[in-house]
Amino acid sequence: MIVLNDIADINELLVKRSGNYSSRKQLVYAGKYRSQDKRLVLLPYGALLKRQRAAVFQMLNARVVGAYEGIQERGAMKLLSDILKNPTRAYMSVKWYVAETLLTLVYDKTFDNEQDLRTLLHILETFVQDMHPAQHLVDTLPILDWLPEILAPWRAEARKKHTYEITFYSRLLQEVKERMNKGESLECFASRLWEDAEKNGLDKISMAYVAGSAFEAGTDNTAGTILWFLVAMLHNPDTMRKAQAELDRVLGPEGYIPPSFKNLQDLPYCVALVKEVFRWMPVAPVGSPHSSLNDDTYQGYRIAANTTIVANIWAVHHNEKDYPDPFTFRPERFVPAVDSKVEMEHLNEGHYGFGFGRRACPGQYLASKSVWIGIVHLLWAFDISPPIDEYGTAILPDTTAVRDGITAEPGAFDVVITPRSGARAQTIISACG
Ligand code: HEM
Repeated sequence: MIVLNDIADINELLVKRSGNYSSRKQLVYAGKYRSQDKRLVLLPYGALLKRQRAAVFQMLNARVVGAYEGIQERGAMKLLSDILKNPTRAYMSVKWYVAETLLTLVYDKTFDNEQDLRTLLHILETFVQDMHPAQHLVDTLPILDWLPEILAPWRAEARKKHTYEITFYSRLLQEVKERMNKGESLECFASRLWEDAEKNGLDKISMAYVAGSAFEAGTDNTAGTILWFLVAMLHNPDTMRKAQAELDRVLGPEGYIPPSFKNLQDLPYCVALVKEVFRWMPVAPVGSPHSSLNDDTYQGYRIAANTTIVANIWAVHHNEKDYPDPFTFRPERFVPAVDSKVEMEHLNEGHYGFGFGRRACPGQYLASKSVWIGIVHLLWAFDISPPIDEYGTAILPDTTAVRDGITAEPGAFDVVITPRSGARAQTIISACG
């Protein structure tokens, strides 16, 4: 295994030579049996990967994600309403916001049926566990895959999980097809997948996984980033106030007009703040390991075929040379020159949280917009502060504590969230009931 800590090496190998460094090591349990070699995130480099990524790209590239802004704005408003009703359950409200927004985007559906959310989260949770290379012995010793069925009960277990999830994902996809057949006009990934089915050349299982993958790959990462934003605000109240002052200048101090995407160009500090969250605490600190296809040489070293390459995003983001004082949360490092125009795409520039080359996150434009609109809504509506102990001292979260799992979410923390004004609370209630 090679771990790359320097952006110049990452750019040379994973970006410039991406034809050779864009595969994934096969996971026997999660890839071969549980996903029947059809789940995008685990696919080796080849024709199926290219077809699946092309299908996702059509639905998620920087130009088309504009169509989803209404859904994202309504989702962000609902996030505020949930927190207003249950201020102590911010963690769950953030998770719910991300999961429901993605479900609407992917299947044009909300979680009226709570069972669907539970099933989706269950699939996600068990898949994340199965993806861990140390979870199943066969992924450390692939020779165990030669054992007969009777000595390898894990194989039947993995196939059972496949049947469970593919039945579920296929039902969600099929429901969209039936609504289209009835003449409903839908604007979601699944309807686009059906419309482009022939052009995409994907079978039904691949289509079901492509749609499901968007939900799987997007939920924890997006939610984790917003949770780190809350942690950043607890430690940096001056930064919070500076962003709120910018919002008030643009939207008026009264609190009757919530932010929207059309305000982005007038909110450069809020854009810089979101970029700094991506940099300060990348939720995928080592991305997803890439694997090489052929032997190669680099700076006098031989890199054999099938070598695992890890891009250490954390090290790149905390390199003193590129980001002075890297452990300090300081949006100012990303504030553009006064006369330069801020664009949506800037959210994804200047940091590397979405990975590299031909495996870079295909959901990044949607993700950064969900994070941005969620964060500016929270800043517009609420003051975010730490609880105070009996001696009057603020109880601040430990920024080195991280939850277990592939996504680096902050460890459990308490936060006090209060409306900035009665008018803001009223605006939220009027919008969401
Ligand atoms: C803040 C949120 C997100 C972050 C930080 C993030 C980050 C990443 C990273 C680091 C990778 C691995 C890249 C590599 O291998 O070099 C990845 C892969 C992926 N992401 Fe995201 N992601 C986010 C949200 C999303 C969303 C919302 C979607 C879909 C709607 C999505 C879909 C995917 C898919 C399908 C892959 C696998 C790509 C492949 O293996 O070719 N992600 N993401």
